[in-house]
Amino acid sequence: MSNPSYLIVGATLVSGERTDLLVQDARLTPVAPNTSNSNTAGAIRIDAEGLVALPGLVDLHTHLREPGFEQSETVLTGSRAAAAGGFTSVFAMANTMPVSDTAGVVEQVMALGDDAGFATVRPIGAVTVGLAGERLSEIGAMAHSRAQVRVFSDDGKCIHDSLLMRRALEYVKTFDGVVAQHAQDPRLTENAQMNEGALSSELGLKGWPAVAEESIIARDVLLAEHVGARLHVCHVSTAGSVEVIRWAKSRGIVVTAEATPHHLLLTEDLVRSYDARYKVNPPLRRDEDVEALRAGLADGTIDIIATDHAPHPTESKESEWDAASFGMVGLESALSVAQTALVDTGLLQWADIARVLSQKPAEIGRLADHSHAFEPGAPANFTLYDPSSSSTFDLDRLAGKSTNSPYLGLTLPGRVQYTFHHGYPTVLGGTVVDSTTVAASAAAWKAGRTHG
Ligand SMILES: NC(=O)N[C@@H](CC(=O)O)C(=O)O
Ligand SMILES: [Zn+2]
Ligand SMILES: [Zn+2]
Repeated sequence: MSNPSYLIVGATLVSGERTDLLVQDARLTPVAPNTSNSNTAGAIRIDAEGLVALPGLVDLHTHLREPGFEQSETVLTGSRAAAAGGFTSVFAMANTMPVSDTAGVVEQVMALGDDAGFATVRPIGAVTVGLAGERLSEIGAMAHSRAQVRVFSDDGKCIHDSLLMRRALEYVKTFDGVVAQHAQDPRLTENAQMNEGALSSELGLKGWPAVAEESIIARDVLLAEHVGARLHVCHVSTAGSVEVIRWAKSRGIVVTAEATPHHLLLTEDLVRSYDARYKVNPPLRRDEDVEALRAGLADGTIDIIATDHAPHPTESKESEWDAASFGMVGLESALSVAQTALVDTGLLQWADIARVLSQKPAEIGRLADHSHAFEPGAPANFTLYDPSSSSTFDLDRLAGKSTNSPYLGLTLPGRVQYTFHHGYPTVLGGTVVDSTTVAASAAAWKAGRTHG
């Protein structure tokens, strides 16, 4: 059984050009508007008037929580949240239980993603055994497993030991992998609760100083230069970090960096509410930092936007600030936040959004079979987004298991109307397709790929 064909009518590409798109056998073909032929005849028609066609978004930094923390998220619910946000690929962070530090666990995560079918799930491997920061994990075994891991990270924890960081960079270099660092000096941030500054003193919360991030990034870019390996910096949050990365790039160091939607929009002032939905690692910073991150994205110092989607159960967010967990969900809101922070402010165009949320993250993660161009025969992974609408971001926009979104109740622009993964819909008319249907479509796609 193969999946049905679709004819998307009147979509607008990021270039501003209008086109129809024929989706057939998991591939897409742009067709000139109003040309019907024998191929388009049996296709299901979708009216895409006013919708921007973006290549399937790629998130280099997602916490799917499975195995081990299924009360917060599973591979299925997290990839469903991804689809709701216009994503067709996600890289799953390794801080699961057991930790994704062996070939067995990464292959399990990948297989769960394949079966669910909402998005391509590429596991990230832990750099150190159990994220303990003491000895290197089976990096080679994960790289050469069926999951073909290319991104390695101890995210949640910083690889603090300089020698281990050096060895990790040397190791991933042998297969063109990358180390994604969570830059946080542990000694400078013991018990830290929010950005360090006047506000943390006023609120009586222990501060997380900018230098704790910047000093690790400075060390790591020098190590990356020394080794000649690829370094990626997770969730850059301070103006000083942008400066360090700009300097490193000007020196020819091969470093890439991400900013999260929340660090591009929100500031530490929200902590005044003591609402733990705003508690995140690294913490929300100052206006100047938000400005510097936006400018860094605009000039290419920051390469990509990555969500750091970090689901947590309600209990762990309803406790008092000090006891609450760090992290916020971000997949479903990413495009709307990017629009409000970057497009509506005139800093980025839709073509730039396609670059920072699809092309570049796919390149950094060495995602196979990815195309960000709408060219004949490209894999049919794309999303159709309505930038002209504006609405209250409420619970029905969330498609994952957890509701720790900082945007609930805010008015945000835009809405994902359709997402296609491997040529079948995961979001149709603004509604996420049910899991059983998506799993069946994924199975049909897989069968077509093996036999067709
Ligand atoms: N960002 C967070 O605040 N939390 C992440 C870990 C991380 O990304 O460092 C989590 O796993 O919950
Ligand atoms: Zn992190
Ligand atoms: Zn993270």
